Amino acid sequence: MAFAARPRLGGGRGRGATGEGDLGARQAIFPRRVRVAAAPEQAQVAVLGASGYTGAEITRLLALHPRINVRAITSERSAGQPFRTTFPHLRESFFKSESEDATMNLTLTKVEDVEWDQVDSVFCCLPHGTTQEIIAGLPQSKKVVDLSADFRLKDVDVYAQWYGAAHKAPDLQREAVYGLTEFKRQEVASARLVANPGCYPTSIQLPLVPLLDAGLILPEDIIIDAKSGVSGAGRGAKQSNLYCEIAEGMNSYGITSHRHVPEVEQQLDEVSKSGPVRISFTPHLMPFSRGMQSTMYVKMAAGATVADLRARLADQFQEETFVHVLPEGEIPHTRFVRGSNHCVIGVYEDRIEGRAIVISVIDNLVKGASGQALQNMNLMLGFPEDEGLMQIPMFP
Ligand SMILES: NC(=O)C1=CN([C@@H]2O[C@H](COP(=O)(O)OP(=O)(O)OC[C@H]3O[C@@H](n4cnc5c(N)ncnc54)[C@H](OP(=O)(O)O)[C@@H]3O)[C@@H](O)[C@H]2O)C=CC1
Ligand SMILES: CC(=O)N[C@@H](CCC(=O)OP(=O)(O)O)C(=O)O
Repeated sequence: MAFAARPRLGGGRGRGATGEGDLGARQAIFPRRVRVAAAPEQAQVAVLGASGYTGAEITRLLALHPRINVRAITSERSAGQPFRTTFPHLRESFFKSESEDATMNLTLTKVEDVEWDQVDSVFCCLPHGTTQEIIAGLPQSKKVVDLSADFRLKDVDVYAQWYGAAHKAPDLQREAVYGLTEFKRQEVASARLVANPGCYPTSIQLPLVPLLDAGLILPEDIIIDAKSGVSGAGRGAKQSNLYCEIAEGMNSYGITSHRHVPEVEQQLDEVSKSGPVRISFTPHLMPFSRGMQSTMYVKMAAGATVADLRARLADQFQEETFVHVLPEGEIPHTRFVRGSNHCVIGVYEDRIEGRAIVISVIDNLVKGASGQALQNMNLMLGFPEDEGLMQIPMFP
């Protein structure tokens, strides 16, 4: 057996590595170091849907990954073309292995033309609804991280209610592990199929899971006002995503009906100490290409203070590479995480007694999608969890 260590920490960051012997009670619930089967030297992956935003982002991250080689990339509409025709910022010559590993393949193909014997793992970056049958048709031996919503909901009836169709692969739906990495390392490391969380659910759950788990906030009456960059809607051209429709304005959508509501409630219910979680959730489309903020208004449990909430989160994430809790008075900005796998969280006292405001920011395409997918795949393959993911946020 080999260990997939929790993220390696850069020198001088002052956070010691966590050994098995110092796992406290909290870490026993959300372990930071997991045991996995012996890791391969190198992994060969396919990126299904590489011509979309999340597929492109995965491929960008993999360009410099020391142990993962991109062996197949797919598109329906651009099959047969070199990747740089679709994404000129991802030229073959930028890929680390291209000079060393002539087997790297950066020509787009259709999904049905992927040579599966050359691939051991798959990132599936396809629209939800199209994904179930494609994953069900893959050879059983492949490890899969699915970025769509198709395998996130555990209850088939809830899935049918929110997605408007019966699930086409219910056995796989039951098998899939929900991959909010910081809380699911053990399960992810031994999974064959990981359902990568949605971007809004990631930004919401990272702060709320520890607070509910500790009983510091009440499960009812949680109000979430969330904002996303336009890339969250994917590359498919819709009129509502055109520059003229988005620039110099903002709009809410999915009021009371957004499909991330059941996903968030399902996962928060798992840790709630005092009954089912109920959220009011309103997402907004913002005039920037990437970035996401969730502002959460919560009721504190009797006797709890804002300082308790902040201390709980700081304690939860102090050993984590990708989740950061700001000191009192500092306020997150989407620019603090742009282009990176980081999440930054702030906690504030509301002027209404007994309430607190929790803010979290992520890059929807990285921690909200492709970065977290790579974090999960690293664990599944037994590689260091942060490999290929240490990009510092871009500014300006
Ligand atoms: N964008 C985001 O911030 C996030 C997205 N997600 C989820 O990730 C998944 C991908 O999203 P995103 O990258 O934004 O989407 P895009 O619309 O940008 O890309 C979709 C990709 O899927 C391909 N595709 C479309 N239909 C089919 C089909 N029937 N068969 C095979 N391939 C197909 C497209 O190929 P082509 O058009 O070239 O034919 C394209 O490569 C979605 O399920 C989304 O909900 C999750 C978290 C965040
Ligand atoms: C701006 C925008 O439209 N965002 C998408 C969410 C993107 C995402 O996370 O969707 P998945 O659940 O499919 O992963 C939406 O609101 O539907």
